[in-house]
Amino acid sequence: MPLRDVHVVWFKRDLRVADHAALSAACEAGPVLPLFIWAPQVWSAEDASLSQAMFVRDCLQDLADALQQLGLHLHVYHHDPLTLLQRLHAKFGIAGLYSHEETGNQHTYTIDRQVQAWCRMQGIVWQEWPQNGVVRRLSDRQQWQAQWALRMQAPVIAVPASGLAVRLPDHGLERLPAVAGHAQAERQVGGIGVAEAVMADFLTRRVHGYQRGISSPLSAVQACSRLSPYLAWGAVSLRTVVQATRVRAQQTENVQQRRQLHSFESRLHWHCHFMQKLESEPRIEHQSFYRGFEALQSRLPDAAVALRLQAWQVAQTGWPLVDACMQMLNQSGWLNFRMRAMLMSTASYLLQLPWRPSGLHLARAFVDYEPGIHWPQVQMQSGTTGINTLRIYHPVKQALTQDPQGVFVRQWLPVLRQVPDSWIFEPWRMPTSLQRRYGCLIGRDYPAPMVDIGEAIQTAKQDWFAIRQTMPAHAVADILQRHASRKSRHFPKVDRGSLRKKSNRSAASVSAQSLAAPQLSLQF
Ligand SMILES: Cc1cc2nc3c(=O)[nH]c(=O)nc-3n(C[C@H](O)[C@H](O)[C@H](O)COP(=O)(O)OP(=O)(O)OC[C@H]3O[C@@H](n4cnc5c(N)ncnc54)[C@H](O)[C@@H]3O)c2cc1C
Repeated sequence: MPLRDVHVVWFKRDLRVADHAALSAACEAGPVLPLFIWAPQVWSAEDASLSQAMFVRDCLQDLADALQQLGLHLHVYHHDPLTLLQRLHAKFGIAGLYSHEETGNQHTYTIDRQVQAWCRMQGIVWQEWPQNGVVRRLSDRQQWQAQWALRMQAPVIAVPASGLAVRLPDHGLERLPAVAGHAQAERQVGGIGVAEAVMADFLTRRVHGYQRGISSPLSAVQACSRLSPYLAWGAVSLRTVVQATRVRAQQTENVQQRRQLHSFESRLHWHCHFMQKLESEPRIEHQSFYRGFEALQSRLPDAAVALRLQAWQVAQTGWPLVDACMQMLNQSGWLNFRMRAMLMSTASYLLQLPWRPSGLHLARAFVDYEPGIHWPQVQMQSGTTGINTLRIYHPVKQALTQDPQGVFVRQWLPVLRQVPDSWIFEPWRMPTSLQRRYGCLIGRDYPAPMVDIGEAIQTAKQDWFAIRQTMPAHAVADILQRHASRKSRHFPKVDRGSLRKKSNRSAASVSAQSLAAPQLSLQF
C-alpha cells in the first residue's frame, strides 16, 4: 500500500528528542518522518565551517540513536530544502510539517520564506514552535522579559513514548556537506549525551569558580559552562538548562554557589536577549545598527584591509594576547566572552577593519556560531550600535590583567616561550641582542605590530565621536525602543549590580560614556 499522509519533523538547530514540541506533536498526529537537511546554500555560505558541520554530525548521530529508541528513523539529505519537500510531497503526501522557529542567517530565512509560501499553496499546515525566549513578531520590547520568564517556567516537554515510523532511502549520516575550513583539532564533541554530561559537570562541580574564572582565557576553559555549542545546535534546550540551574540553586545552602548560579542564569537570559535583536531586525547581519556608522567601514584601501585582516586571522598581529587568543580559537573553536570581545575590538578599532569580514572569520571559527548572538555582539564590540559606550580593549593591559605571568601566551605562541616576563606582552620593544638571546627576532620569528596602540585608540575615538555626535535623537530613540534591555523583576538584583560594578572597574579597556543615550545596563 503506498504511504500517504506523513508528518514531517524538520530538525534544524534543535538536535534532540527531549523538550521538542514539534516531535511530540508529530508523534501524536500519525506516521512520522524525522528529517535533517544539509542545505547547500547554508553550508556553502561564508559563515559556515567544517568544524560546525562535524559538530552537527556528532549531534545527528546521537539524535538518530535517540529516535531509534522511539522506533523512528532520522532521514538525512543533502538537498535544497524546498525541492526536497516538494519531492517528498509528490511521492508520499505531507500531511503536516513540524519544526521549531529558527533565528538564523539570511540563507535560512530565505529558505523558510520559500517553504512557507509553498506550504500555503499546497494547503500543508506548517506548525512552528518557539524553542527559547525569542519572540517572533514582537511588537513591544517592554513585554519581552515577562514572555521570556513565562517560557522558561513552562514544564519541559517529555520525550514521546514512541512514534509510527516512516522509512525511506536517505543519504545517511556519514557524508558531510562540501564546506570550507579545517577540522579544529581540539573542538568540543557534539551530541545529546555529551551536552547532558557537560551541563551536569558544570552545575555540580565547575560552577564554584564561575564568576571568578570567566574573564581570563586561562581559567575560562574550565570555569565557563562550555554549553554554547550544545545550545546553538539544540542538543539541549535552553529551558532545560535554565530549570536545572534553578533546581541546583534551590538545592544548595551555599550562598556563594547560589550567586554563581544566578550569574550563570543571567547569561542564559542574554542568549535570547541578543537573539531577539536579529529576529526583530534581520538586516543587522549585514548593516550597522546605526547606519551612520557605515562610514567607518571603508576607512582603509582594500589592499590594507586584506593585509590586516589576514594578519589578524592567522594570529600575526604582533600583540601576543590577541594572537594567542586567535590561535586557541582557530584550534579549538571556542573562546571566552572577554577575549572574543577583545579580538573584535582589536580588529575594528585598532586595525580599523570593517566588522563584517572580521565577524565572518569569527563565525566560521566558532563551533557555537549562533547568528542571533554573534552579529549583535560583533557590532556591539565594534561600536556601531549607536546606544552603547565606546569600549576599546587594550591588548597589553588586558594581558597584564588576564594573563599576568604570560602562561596563556606562552602556551599558544611557542615562539615566545623563552621571552622573559618583562617583555612577553611587548616583545617588539626588546633590544635586538635580547631578541637573539631568546630566539625571537621581531620581523622574522614574530611580527611587530602594524600600528601604534596609543595612536590607534586616539584615532578610533575621534572617528567614533565624530559620527556619534551627529546621530539624531530619533535614531537613538528608535534603537533603544527596539533593542535595549529593560530592567527586570525576574532577576536577582545582587548579581546584576555586582556585574555592573565589575565591568565599570575594568581598567584594561578604554571606555567613554555615550553622548545622548542613557546607559541602560551591561546588555543593550
Ligand atoms: C564578538 C562576539 C561574538 C560572539 N558570538 C557568539 C556566538 O556565535 N554564539 C554564542 O553562543 N555566543 C557568542 N558570543 C557570546 C559569548 O562569548 C559566548 O556565549 C560564551 O563565551 C560561550 O561560552 P559558555 O557557553 O561557556 O558561556 P557561559 O558563560 O557558560 O554562558 C552560558 C550561555 O549563556 C549565553 N551567553 C553567555 N554570554 C553571553 C553573551 N555575552 N551574549 C549572549 N549570550 C551569552 C550563551 O548561550 C552561553 O552558552 C559572542 C561574544 C562576542 C563578544
